[in-house]
Amino acid sequence: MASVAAKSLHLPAATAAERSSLTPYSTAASVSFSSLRSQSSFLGLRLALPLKTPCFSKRTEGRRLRIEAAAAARPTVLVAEKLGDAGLDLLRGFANVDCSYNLAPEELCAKISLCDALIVRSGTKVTREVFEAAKGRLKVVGRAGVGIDNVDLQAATEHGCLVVNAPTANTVAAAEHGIALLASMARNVAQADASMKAGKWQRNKYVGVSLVGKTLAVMGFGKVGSEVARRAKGLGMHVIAHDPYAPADRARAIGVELVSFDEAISAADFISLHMPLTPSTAKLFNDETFAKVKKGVRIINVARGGVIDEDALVRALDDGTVAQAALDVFTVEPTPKDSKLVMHEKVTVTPHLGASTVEAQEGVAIEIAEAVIGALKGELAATAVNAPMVPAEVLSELAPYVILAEKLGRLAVQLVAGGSGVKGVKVVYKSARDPDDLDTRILRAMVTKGIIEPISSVFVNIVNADYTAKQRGLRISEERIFHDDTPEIPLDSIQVQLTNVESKFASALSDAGDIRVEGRVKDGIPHLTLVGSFSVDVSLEGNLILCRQVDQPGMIGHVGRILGNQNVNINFMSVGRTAPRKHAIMAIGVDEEPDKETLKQIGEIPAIEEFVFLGL
Ligand SMILES: NC(=O)C1=CN([C@@H]2O[C@H](COP(=O)(O)OP(=O)(O)OC[C@H]3O[C@@H](n4cnc5c(N)ncnc54)[C@H](O)[C@@H]3O)[C@@H](O)[C@H]2O)C=CC1
Ligand SMILES: O=C(O)C(=O)COP(=O)(O)O
Repeated sequence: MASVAAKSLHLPAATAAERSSLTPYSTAASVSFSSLRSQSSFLGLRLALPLKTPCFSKRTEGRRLRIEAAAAARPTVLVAEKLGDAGLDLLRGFANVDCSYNLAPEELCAKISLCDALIVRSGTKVTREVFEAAKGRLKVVGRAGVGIDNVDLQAATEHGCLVVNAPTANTVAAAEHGIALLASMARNVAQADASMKAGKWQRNKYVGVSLVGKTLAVMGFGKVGSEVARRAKGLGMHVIAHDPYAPADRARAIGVELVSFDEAISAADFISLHMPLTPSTAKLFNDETFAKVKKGVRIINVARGGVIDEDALVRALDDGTVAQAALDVFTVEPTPKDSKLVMHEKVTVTPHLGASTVEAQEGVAIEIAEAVIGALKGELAATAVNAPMVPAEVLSELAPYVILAEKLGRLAVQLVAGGSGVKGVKVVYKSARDPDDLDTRILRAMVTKGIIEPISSVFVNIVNADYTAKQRGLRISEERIFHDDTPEIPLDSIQVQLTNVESKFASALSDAGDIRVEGRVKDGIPHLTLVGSFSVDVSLEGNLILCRQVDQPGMIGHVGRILGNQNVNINFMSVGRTAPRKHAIMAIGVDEEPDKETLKQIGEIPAIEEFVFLGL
């Protein structure tokens, strides 16, 4: 038997109480399962915010305090570009809303550390500097529209900031604008209008081209592209499309043939652009591309200016390769005063008006307000751009497993002996579900959160979990084990293994030498069911004391008495043993954190070989 002197007392690096005084985030340990979806655990939000003190007279002091208390519990949302009233009303019902339009980059950076959410359209660059200036307070950026190329997504992810957009409400507006540009370009509407207003009557100069029977190539067959295609078919055009990722059956349903990039641009009389601006689409239309188009092609762009090399387009217009262009979007917006493209006589321009209809702006405002409010409440948004999109029903089913996953990570890492450094993590899910039926990204993120947070000052959430793990050189692998006993529940168990580490609680090591903890959800409550190779059963609430002892009568009473004397309430106790009267592991769930003297007394019980206190 190990002597008392050989036993060491292990406390977590920082207690839960210490940690919560250090962190501006709530930890999932303080989040009850039943309230999980309305809690801020996924994004680690803190909704109690500082408030400027307004001036009130003494008589209104009580009211002022009540108003302050209510306002202080509300998050602050900075709306940096014009947003529809319906969206603003929704936001005001939930948050303090600061509408400050046309902020210079420095002004935005100065304000942002006072804001929990930022809402922008395409006119605001949300750069890395903005996320850095936010000092951890900014939890969500809402893009009131589709394109998120003005938001530095990498920086957002690194800072654990969720980015949501409003992907559907302006689709029709953008498609209608594309058709408006197509038709007005073909009939020189803008040029003829300007000419008449200059006092001229030039009927011969503005002879147009017909649309019927012409081939339109839709580049990017997503939401806007397919609506443009539908409308162009109604105008009697022959529509083809290029989109490497679009399903062929969707194209077939609209009567559109999907073709290769080169086929599309060489066959088209009109080319309409509808792909996002990404590193692979930037300047996709360049000198080389224009060399392959049908001479005299007409180009419409309501997607993003950066998809076209604008200098190359000017050259193609000058030499007649491109007959006309109609552009709503530009590489630099607002466009420089001397832009050759804007001033070109063969070019029709609008100042990024694709989404600017009354209807679309109301729709977008509501869509983004709902997404931002949901995110501030800690729900996973369906339109998250930099985090897994988990449908609400899946989320509610996974909720207790989310807590279990974090607690297992938190437990496992506290069992590591100082200095051994965690590198390899394996998460094993036992489930009766098909792999396609069980999205484990959120569980993996929560295991990561549980492992990293107790040993660092980094705050991990669903947005930055994978990134943070990678940064810290943590290799997380996942394994699925099919277990057909319980098809009605998503998971039978989750096991977390830390490979190639030493443990300060040797009994937590499996036969393979890994720290191993496993848990299950029972009646909605996460339970610890395995430590190393010992089966236990203790609900993962409060804190945990694990002891290995020589199995003998009276041990439970002995430990219980020491804790009871110090007024530490035991909420759960379980003993797992290898064989009667050999070794046993006692897992004791305690509501309070015992002081060091109490833990020392437990350690001094002769039959106890090793023990560890773990904060959950
Ligand atoms: N001018 C304006 O005011 C507006 C502009 N937009 C822009 O329109 C574009 C499309 O928006 P949505 O249709 O809502 O997006 P979406 O995501 O539904 O569709 C984009 C499509 O482009 C495809 N794509 C990606 N890379 C491609 C490539 N290399 N070649 C061909 N296709 C490619 C994707 O597979 C996807 O089907 C975006 O850039 C968006 O920002 C959207 C709304 C308003
Ligand atoms: O939704 C988009 O992608 C748009 O380009 C619309 O931009 P806006 O919101 O009008 O600045």
